[in-house]
Amino acid sequence: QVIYDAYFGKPIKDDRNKQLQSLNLTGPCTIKVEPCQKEEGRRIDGTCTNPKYPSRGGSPTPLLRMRPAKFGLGNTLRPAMNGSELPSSRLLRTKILSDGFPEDHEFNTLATHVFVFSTVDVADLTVLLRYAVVSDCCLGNRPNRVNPLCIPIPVTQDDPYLRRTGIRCMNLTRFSTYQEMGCIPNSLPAERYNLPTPVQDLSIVYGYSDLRERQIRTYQGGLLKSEMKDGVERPPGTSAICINNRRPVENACYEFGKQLFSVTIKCNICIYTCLGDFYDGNVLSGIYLTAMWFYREHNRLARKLAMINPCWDDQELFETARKINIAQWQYILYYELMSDILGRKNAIETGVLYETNGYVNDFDERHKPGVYHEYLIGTRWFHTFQDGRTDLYSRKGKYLGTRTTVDDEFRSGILEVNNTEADLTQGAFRQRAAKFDYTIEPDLAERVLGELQSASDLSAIDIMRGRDQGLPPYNEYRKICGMPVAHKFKDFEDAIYADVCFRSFLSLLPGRQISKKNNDDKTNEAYLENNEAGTYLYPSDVFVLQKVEQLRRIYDDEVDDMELMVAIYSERLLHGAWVGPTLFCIMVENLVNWRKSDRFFFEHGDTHAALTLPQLNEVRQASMARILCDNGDGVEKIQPKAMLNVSKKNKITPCEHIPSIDLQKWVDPKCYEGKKNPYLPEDYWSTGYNVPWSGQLYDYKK
Ligand code: HEM
Repeated sequence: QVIYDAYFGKPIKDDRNKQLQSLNLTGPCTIKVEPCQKEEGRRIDGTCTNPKYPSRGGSPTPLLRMRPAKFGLGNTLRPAMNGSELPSSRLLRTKILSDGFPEDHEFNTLATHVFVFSTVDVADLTVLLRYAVVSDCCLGNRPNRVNPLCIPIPVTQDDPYLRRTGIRCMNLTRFSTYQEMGCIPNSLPAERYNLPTPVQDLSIVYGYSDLRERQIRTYQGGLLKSEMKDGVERPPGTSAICINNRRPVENACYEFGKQLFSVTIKCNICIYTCLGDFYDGNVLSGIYLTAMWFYREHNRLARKLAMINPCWDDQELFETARKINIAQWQYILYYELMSDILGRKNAIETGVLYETNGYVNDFDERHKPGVYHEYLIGTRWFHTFQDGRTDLYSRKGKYLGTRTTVDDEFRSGILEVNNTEADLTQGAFRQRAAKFDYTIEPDLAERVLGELQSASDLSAIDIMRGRDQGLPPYNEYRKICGMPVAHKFKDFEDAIYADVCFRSFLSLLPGRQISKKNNDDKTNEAYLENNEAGTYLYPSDVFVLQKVEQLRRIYDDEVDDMELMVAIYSERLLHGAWVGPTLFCIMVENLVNWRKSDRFFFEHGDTHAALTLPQLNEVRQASMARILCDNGDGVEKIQPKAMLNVSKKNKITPCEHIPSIDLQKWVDPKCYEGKKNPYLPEDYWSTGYNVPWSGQLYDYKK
């Protein structure tokens, strides 16, 4: 076993080890790594994801950066170029995004559930517990400038929504850092301390430590612990984190994989870290539904594999079920969700996706496993895509009612009451998502922490987080993303709407069609496709009137003060994609890195743990529709493209017609020596099913 320094990613030297030991910091600041083996599969704790950087991919791994960090003195938030504080993020938010409810014509709520689940797989939201419940960052309704952990958001007197309330400050605290844990000095740039494994490996389901693995496994038949109630399987409901459960009616709170973080750390500065990270699966309804489906899917796979391969022991069943589950999760994330969000053609051109029925051997040991700071900030853009309401539907598609999303935070106890899980599941694929646009749902914009805070604005927080994580100005990202560096605000107009008055005005004129000639962007195309010309005024259009000019005024004409997140919330959508050019560039960088840095990525064929080619092509049959058919409470029918709205081309179909993975490709001949195997196809031995990769198959390289 080698002890690695968690921050530096190098084996730890004796003197450093002694120093950490004397301060009782070995737990939070180091990662113990068993030597990486050629023959092994993906470890629960994420180590050896890339043997060149054995500790990277473990917990905790520092986030990656596309550009060096920029902080103020002593790691305070970056000041404006003139030395003052950057403008209020609430003021910025209210100038670039308006509150509103437009619905998306393409995606439904399930897409938002799956997306947010993918986020929580790689990032913990422990930071929430620091300010969401109690905080002193707005003492006396004024920003607390004394406590260095506080980064409150000032609210101006003329705030369009809060002016009547008297609220002039919103609570917010900084992320916890390696510095705060005592691992590195403050002379290094502040680095966020992030607990989950930073690759897409379903750590919400399986956890990311051996300790948690031991807690959640039954060690029989490869199964995870579960309980059956009214014929529905769920993880044990004994977690304590569901502070919003309305007891005694709503009692369950699920023991998903994320571990109880129990190392000894400096509890005087952070109770929340001592409490642990076991709650992530219970944070939001989208997360706890999706976690439930993939948790059940593990057990479904393990049971089927046990039937197919009766000689397999618990370990083999567990590992194989986990491998298939993660493989299909990665497939769904890349080939179903990201393909639609980035545009399939765009994603293929940039190496995110491949069109092949062979392996894609693009593992490159030079790539460090990790998630980019810019990705975790930038993909907050999808908060515009999130509806503030979650609808309940019956199995027959009858609308039954609506729940308020923010009031269901930390409240997975709702699932077992009044058939709510089944009704929310139906709602997930029947309810439209909110539109990708410049509006944000009022609940997310004004009260994202529900009853826990009197006012909280998610997009304003998103902008603050860019500062908290030390992101440099937007201009630096324009440069690396192939856009010209701006010298004056007007130069931003190549990516951000300058003045949309013309467009809105035209749409008001009865019978007028907006000219196709002038519509070079997706939003306008969507207008033409989805709205009858002349009947619909898109609320944000009026609002974003002269957006660049608004920004110029707020930033005092200083182009290098303009922030990445503000730009991402303002940029025009890229052709064929649902993100602007800068976020596209960031997402591509991150998604490509995830596949290149992870030797176990499902499409790689050059490791011992790789899927066989027939198995890989089975995984390519996976879909969210199938996951819901197999694991959704009461799902018997669904549209094949489950994350897209029901339409003529995407009709609700009985589950029997939704393709599924044929597990016969996992039949193990050793269970059938000398016996007839009911699962083996007739041509099993002649066609070479189940033959591991020999290095001779199609090796797809760009
Ligand atoms: C499309 C769905 C969503 C996506 C893709 C998404 C994405 C993200 C991302 C990337 C983060 C940053 C995570 C981190 O750095 O640790 C985040 C944070 C957060 N999100 Fe979302 N989110 C979604 C839906 C929601 C919903 C429905 C809510 C609440 C009702 C919500 C509330 C929050 C909160 C409170 C934070 C943390 C704020 C902070 O930094 O203090 N998100 N989200």
